[in-house]
Amino acid sequence: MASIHISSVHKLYGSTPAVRGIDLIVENGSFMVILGPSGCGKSTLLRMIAGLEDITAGEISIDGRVVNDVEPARRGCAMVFQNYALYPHMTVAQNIGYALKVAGMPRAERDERVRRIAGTLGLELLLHRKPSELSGGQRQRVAMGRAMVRSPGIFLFDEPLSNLDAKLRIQMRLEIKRLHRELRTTSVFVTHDQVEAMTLADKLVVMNDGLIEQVGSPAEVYRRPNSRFVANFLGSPPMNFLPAVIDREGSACLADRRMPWPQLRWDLAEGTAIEIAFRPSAARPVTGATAAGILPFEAEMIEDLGSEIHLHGAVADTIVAVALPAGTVLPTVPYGIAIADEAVHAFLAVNGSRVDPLVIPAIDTKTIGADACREKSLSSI
Ligand SMILES: Nc1ncnc2c1ncn2[C@@H]1O[C@H](COP(=O)(O)OP(=O)(O)OP(=O)(O)O)[C@@H](O)[C@H]1O
Repeated sequence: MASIHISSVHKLYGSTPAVRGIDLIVENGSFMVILGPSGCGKSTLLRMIAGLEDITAGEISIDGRVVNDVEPARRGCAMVFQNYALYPHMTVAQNIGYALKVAGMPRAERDERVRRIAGTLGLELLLHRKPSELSGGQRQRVAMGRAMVRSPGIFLFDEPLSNLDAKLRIQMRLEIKRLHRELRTTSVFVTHDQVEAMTLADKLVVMNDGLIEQVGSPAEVYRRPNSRFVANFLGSPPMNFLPAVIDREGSACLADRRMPWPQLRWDLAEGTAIEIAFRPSAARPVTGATAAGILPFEAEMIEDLGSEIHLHGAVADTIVAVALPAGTVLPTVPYGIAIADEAVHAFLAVNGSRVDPLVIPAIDTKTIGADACREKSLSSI
């Protein structure tokens, strides 16, 4: 096991910045997931830790030793790639044991180590096969075995599951989680799949445009996104955003001049443009649209996904989505949607940063876990 310290790291490709100043600590034995859209710089960051890319500025240390100029093989990292990168002419056993052979380990000891790792990964019966005779999941397991064989201090995973079909992805994800529980090897896992990120991470890092937007436990990041970008990126259907303006009392006034949450006050100047946001799963249909916390809503489309129901409709000219538990019976009379104070988020229109109300309502944790882990809906984006 080893810790990684990343300070003020920048990467330029020619004059194009890919990573624009990252500070991050990966603690010993932790599983950190870096999540972000395509092109945000997450693979570049991982490759700089591995030593496969030079660092333009800043410093990366592993276990207290600056490794900027240390060659990849001497950093104690093993990397698992998206495309497996297996040697096609070698058997599974040879692929897994190759690094030990190169290191000069005697045959008997090597075979014993390969057998043990193959056992951990359920590959015992496939040791004599070539990669072309394996399924995608089996190949990925061999790639894992090859990374594990030298007992590295750090595992680096670059979207290792993205070539697998949905079912295998889940299986391999659980396997990686089980392996991490057993081995406790410090791991950094790059993905753009939020289900993978939410389920694997001890600590989640959301990146955007070469910068870190937020670091925290998956639940923290999901519950309290600190920017509009993170709020919009995590969750499916995505969060709903309603344009609003701060009134004289500090309350949020929507485009239709309603102030549904009179108890929520922000310490912002009158006229400040904000966006009020809420998760689709935080809204509940209610009849009678006059009480506090209730918005007028008219469903334009209803999607029954089996596991839940999605309503799409408009609130004050903005399209919003509502996610309801399967079997919810919708009112037969006109209805609104209720959003509790504690489910309301707000972001400054000018830069998307989070602004909390003066009194922060308690968060209802019951709704969070269920929503964050709702596999089917999350994986659909
Ligand atoms: N070798 C390279 N030469 C020039 N530009 C590069 C190179 N590698 C990456 N980039 C650019 O750097 C930026 C970050 O790329 P990177 O591969 O790190 O993103 P990513 O978040 O991992 O994306 P993806 O999920 O699509 O792999 C992108 O704009 C990309 O085009």
